[in-house]
Amino acid sequence: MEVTARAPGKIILSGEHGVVHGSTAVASSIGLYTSVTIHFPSQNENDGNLKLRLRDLSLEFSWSISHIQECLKESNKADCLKPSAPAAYLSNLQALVEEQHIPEAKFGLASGIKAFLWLYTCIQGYGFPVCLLLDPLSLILAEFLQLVSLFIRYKPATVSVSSELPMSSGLGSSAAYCVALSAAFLSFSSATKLDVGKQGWQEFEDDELKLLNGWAFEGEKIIHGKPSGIDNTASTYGNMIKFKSGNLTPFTSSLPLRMLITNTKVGRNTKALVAGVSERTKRHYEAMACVFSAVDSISTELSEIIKAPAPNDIAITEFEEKIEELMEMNQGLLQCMGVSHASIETVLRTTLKYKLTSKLTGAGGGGCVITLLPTCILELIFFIWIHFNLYHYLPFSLNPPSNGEKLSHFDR
Ligand SMILES: Nc1ncnc2c1ncn2[C@@H]1O[C@H](COP(=O)(O)OP(=O)(O)OP(=O)(O)O)[C@@H](O)[C@H]1O
Ligand SMILES: C[C@@](O)(CCO)CC(=O)[O-]
Ligand SMILES: [Mg+2]
Repeated sequence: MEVTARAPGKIILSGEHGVVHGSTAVASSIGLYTSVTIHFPSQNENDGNLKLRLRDLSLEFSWSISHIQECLKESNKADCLKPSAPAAYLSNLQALVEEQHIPEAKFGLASGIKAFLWLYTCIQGYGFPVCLLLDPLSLILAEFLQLVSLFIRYKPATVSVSSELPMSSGLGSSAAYCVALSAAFLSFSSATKLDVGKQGWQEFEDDELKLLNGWAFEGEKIIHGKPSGIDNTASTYGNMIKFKSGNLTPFTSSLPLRMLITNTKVGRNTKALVAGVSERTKRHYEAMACVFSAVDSISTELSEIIKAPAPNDIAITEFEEKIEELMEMNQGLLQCMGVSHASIETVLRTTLKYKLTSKLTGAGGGGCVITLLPTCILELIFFIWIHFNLYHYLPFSLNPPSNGEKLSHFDR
C-alpha cells in the first residue's frame, strides 16, 4: 500500500521577515516540488521498522517501531492535539534523532528529521486537526483520547523523500517538505476526511487544505522556531497569495510575471535569520516598527498592482517599473533588517548593470535572489548568455499553474 504526495516551493515577492512581525507579504508557489512516498509493507516485507529515506542525499534513517513506542511511552500522546508541540514530547523525539548518525556537514537535517517524527507519530496516532483542543467541548474528548492513546500502535512504514528544491536556499524547501509529509500521512489517517480513493493527482476542498496546512505549520515550527506560516500556506494553496497575521488572500496576476531565480549557493538557516531580526527588533523597537510598517505598505501596494486589470502594451513598461521600484524598496528594508549578504549584493550589482531589478527571496543571508525579467526579450537573452556560468538558474513563470499542478496532490 503506497501513496505519493508532492508540494511546491515558493518565492516571496515582498514582505519576508516583516510577515513574522505582522506585516503583509506576497508570495507565489513555483513549479519545483518535493515528493513524499509512504509505503506500508505487506506482511512478508514487514521488518517492524519506520524508515526515512532522503533520496537526494542518499541517506536513510531507521527506528524500530517498538523502540519509538518505548521512547514515547512517558509522553502524553494527547499532546499531539495541542496547537504547538510540547517540550516534553519534543525532547523524547530529540533523543530518537540523536541516536541516528547524521553526517556533521548535514547537521541542519536534525530539525527536519524531528519534524518528520512529530508528524508521523501524531498523524498516525490521531490525525485530528491540531486546533481541535481550542474548542472547549473537545476538552472532554481529550480525556478520552488520553485513555485511547495507551492503545495506539504506530505502523511500520518506509517514507521516501525527493526534491527539486535546493535545501536551505529561500525557496521554501522546509515548507514543501512539511506539506508533502503531512499530506501523505493524512491520506492514511482514518480520522481525517482526505479522500484519496480516486486515481491520479487530485485537488482538495478548503476544509481539507486547512487541515493539511495546520499540520504542515506544526512541522515548520519545529524546523523554524517562529514561522509566520506564509511558506506552508503558499505550498498548500498554490498560486499567488497575500498573507498577513495568519490570514490568506489568494489572488492571481493579470499578466504573466517572469522572474529569474539565482541561487547564490551560500547556505543559511531560516531559524537563525528570523531570530536575528527579532533580536534587532528588541534592540531598536521604534525604528524596526517603522521598517515593518513600510514593508506592509509595499506588499499591499504590490498585490494591488499585480491583480489590477491587465495593462495595454504601452502601459506594460509602467506596470513592470512599478513592480521593480517596490522590489528595490523592499530589498533596502531587508538590508535594514540585516538579512542581506555579500553574495546577494553581488547579484544585485550584476543585474543592475543590465538595468534589471532584484531582491533576495525567503530568509536571505545567502540563498536565492529573484530578478524581474521585463518583456524586453533581447535583454533577457543577453543576461542569461553573460552569466550562465556564474550562477545556477531555476527559471519559472508566475502564470497561475494549470489545474493539474495547483497544490499538493496525492497519487495512490
Ligand atoms: N527534502 C528534504 N529532506 C529533509 N529535510 C528537509 C528537506 N527539505 C527541507 N528540509 C529541512 O528543512 C531545513 C531547511 O529549511 P530552511 O527553512 O532553513 O530553508 P528553506 O525552507 O529552504 O528556505 P526559506 O525558509 O527561507 O524559504 C533543512 O535543514 C532540513 O531540516
Ligand atoms: C523569513 C520568513 O519571513 C520567510 C521565509 O521564507 C520566515 C517566515 O515568514 O516564516
Ligand atoms: Mg523554510
